[in-house]
Amino acid sequence: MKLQLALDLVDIPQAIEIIKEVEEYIDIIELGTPVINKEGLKAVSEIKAAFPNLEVLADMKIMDAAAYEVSNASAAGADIITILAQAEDSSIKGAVEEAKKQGKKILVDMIAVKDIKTRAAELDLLGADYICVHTGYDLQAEGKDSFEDLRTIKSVVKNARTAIAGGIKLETLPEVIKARPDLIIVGGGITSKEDKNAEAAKIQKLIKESVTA
Ligand SMILES: O=C(CO)[C@H](O)[C@H](O)COP(=O)(O)O
Repeated sequence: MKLQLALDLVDIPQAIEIIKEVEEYIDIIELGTPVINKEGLKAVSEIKAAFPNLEVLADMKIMDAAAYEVSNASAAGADIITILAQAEDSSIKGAVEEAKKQGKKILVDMIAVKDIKTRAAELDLLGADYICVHTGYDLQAEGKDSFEDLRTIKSVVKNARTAIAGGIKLETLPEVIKARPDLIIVGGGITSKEDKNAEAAKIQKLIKESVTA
C-alpha cells in the first residue's frame, strides 16, 4: 500500500517546500491538475529533477488526444499519468499503449462515473495500471466520499492496482485501509496541517502497520 501526496493549490516553489517537509514518508508526489494548468509541464520536470528518488504523478485528467498528452507528460519526467475514466475506450487504449512504450504507468480516474462497477471492469480489460475512485472537491463539499466505491471496484478489478482519492485524512484512514487499496492519495489531509511532517508520519505509520498486520 503506497502513499501519494497530492499537491493542488500551490506553485512550484511552494510544492518543493511541502515535499521537503514530508518526503521521507511518501512514495509518490502528485502534481495536481490545478498546478499543471497554472505552471505547465515544467512543474513535472522541475519537481522530478528536485526529487529524483520519488515517483511523480502528473494529474493531467486527459480526455482526448491521449497518446500525445501521455507522450508530453512522459517527456517532462512523469512516472504515472492520469486519464479520465469517461474518456473513449480508444483514448484509454492510446494512453495505455503510449505509456507502455515510454515505460510509464496510467492511472484512470473514476471521478463522475455513475456505473462504477461496469466501467472499472472495462478499464481493467483495457490495461489500466491503476483504477482510482475519486470524490472531487465539489462533491466533498457536499459530504460525499468514495469508500463504498473502493469496495465496489475491488470486487471486479483483477489486473489493475486500485487507488482512492478525495478528502482522505488521518481520521478516515482506518476505513480506507480496511478496503485494502494499493494506493492511498492524500492532499489536504496533509497540506492543510501546520505540522505536515508529523501528519505524514502518522499516516505512513498507520499504512505500514496495516501492511504487516
Ligand atoms: O485530484 C484532486 C482533485 O481533483 C486531488 O488531488 C485529490 O482529490 C486529492 O486531494 P484531497 O485529498 O485534498 O481531496
